[in-house]
Amino acid sequence: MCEPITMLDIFTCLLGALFFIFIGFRPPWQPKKLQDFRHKEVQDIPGPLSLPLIGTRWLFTIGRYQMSKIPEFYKDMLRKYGVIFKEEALYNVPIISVVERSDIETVLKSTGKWPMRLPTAAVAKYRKAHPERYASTGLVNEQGGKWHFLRTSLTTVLTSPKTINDFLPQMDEIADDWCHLIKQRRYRDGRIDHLEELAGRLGLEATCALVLGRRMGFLIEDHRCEVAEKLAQSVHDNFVACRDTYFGLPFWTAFPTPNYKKLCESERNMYEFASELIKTADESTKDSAVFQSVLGAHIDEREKKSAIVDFLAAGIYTLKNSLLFLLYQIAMNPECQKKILEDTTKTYLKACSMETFRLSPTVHALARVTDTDLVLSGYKVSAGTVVLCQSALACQSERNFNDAKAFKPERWLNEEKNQTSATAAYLVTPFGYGKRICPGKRFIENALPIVLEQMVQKFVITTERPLEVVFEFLVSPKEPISMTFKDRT
Ligand code: HEM
Repeated sequence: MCEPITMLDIFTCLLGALFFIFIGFRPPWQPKKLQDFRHKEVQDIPGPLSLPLIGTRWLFTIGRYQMSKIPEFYKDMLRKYGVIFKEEALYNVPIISVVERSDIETVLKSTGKWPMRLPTAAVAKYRKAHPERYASTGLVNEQGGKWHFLRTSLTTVLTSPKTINDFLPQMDEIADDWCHLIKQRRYRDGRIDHLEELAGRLGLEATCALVLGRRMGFLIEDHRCEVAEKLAQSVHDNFVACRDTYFGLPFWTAFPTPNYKKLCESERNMYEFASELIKTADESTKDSAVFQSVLGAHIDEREKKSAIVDFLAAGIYTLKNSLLFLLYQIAMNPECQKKILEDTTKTYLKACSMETFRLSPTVHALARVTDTDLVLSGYKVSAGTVVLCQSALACQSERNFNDAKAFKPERWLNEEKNQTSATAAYLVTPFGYGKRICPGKRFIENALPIVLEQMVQKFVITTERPLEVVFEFLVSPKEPISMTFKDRT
């Protein structure tokens, strides 16, 4: 005969169950959602409707979002879903976006020995299919030990303070030539209608001077260098094709879609036009620290040329965009021009540049593949998950910066400086963060203030049109850009 169930039996069963829950035991039949009672899982992170196989990529093709307005899409996601949200890429691979400062800090701090940034898959596919040119997918796309090897072999000289300090006198000359070009090109009233064209020429001249070690003459008024123009155009096309293959429907993985063909063409052109420029190397090129360090590296010969191509491609367009954003902020804030002129320490110049990077970074989010299990805004995110640190959104939040949408270089100075720098450490990261940080950072951080100083000394800069932006894998100012440069008397 069975004994009746007593209260003690029930109590013992409950205690047993609690013990198993406490140690994290999970029976196979338990639904996944109940697996972890403390934290919700990646699948619970809110986000737009995801379809089988293609995930949320339909949003940019048949949905209501345009690829040229991706930053707007992320703003919308923040409004709808809050500080953590999820998209899904091909095969429903989740991509988590975080906007909370503490989450961004957690992600950027925990990326391990060899931080992983998701490669641009279409570029990787193209390069793997062309072993005659590429020994790997390149520094920007490689991961793990291979990336580390390329990084240490190729960027030590580019990132060294000596290289950049030695380059500064040349940068001064380049800035002077650019001002001269502006004088020649402006209308009588000082207006320039296509400033983007001139900024592109500066991006080319400065990047080539640093990487190839010689002046190319792109800032001479009537000088036309077809190869350089084509290189700049193919760099632009390459960024746009990366955007379209990345955010569009992923048919290119199965067959060569028009977007994939465009990407292949731009990769081919970039390689060929950059090779043309390298071929014309003269004595001064041989003196270039950056060029020589790449040539002398103990790596596969193919890696050398593709590294030079990648350096040129990475610098030309980013520099152009950042310069245009900076000049726009300065044009909109005439009192900043006065302060630049009054400040003999040059700290105000740098503050203007930092404040522009905070408000208008050309790279709006930093991507990382997590190295360890993390908890982000209460969700358990396991190692190997792709996370986008939405730094541009975080920088525009009042939770992080007072009067966040205003251009206030002063926040980087005086008594506000410490507070701003502490908040900015993981948020104002226009060049990325940690071991994978942009190797061009030191060059750009020094070059931009030099150009700005000369511009403000020579011109009163104004603009009437508000600047719109367009997403071309990088956030770029929408063209044409018109500004007025009147002589400062
Ligand atoms: C305003 C100009 C520039 C901006 C805003 C910029 C921004 C960035 C960002 C955000 C990254 C990703 C870093 C990360 O994931 O942590 C990056 C990577 C990179 N940048 Fe730049 N960059 C600029 C100029 C340059 C220049 C001038 C060069 C070369 C001469 C360059 C070469 C590279 C390379 C090779 C990488 C890949 C690094 C790696 O994965 O190890 N960049 N850049």
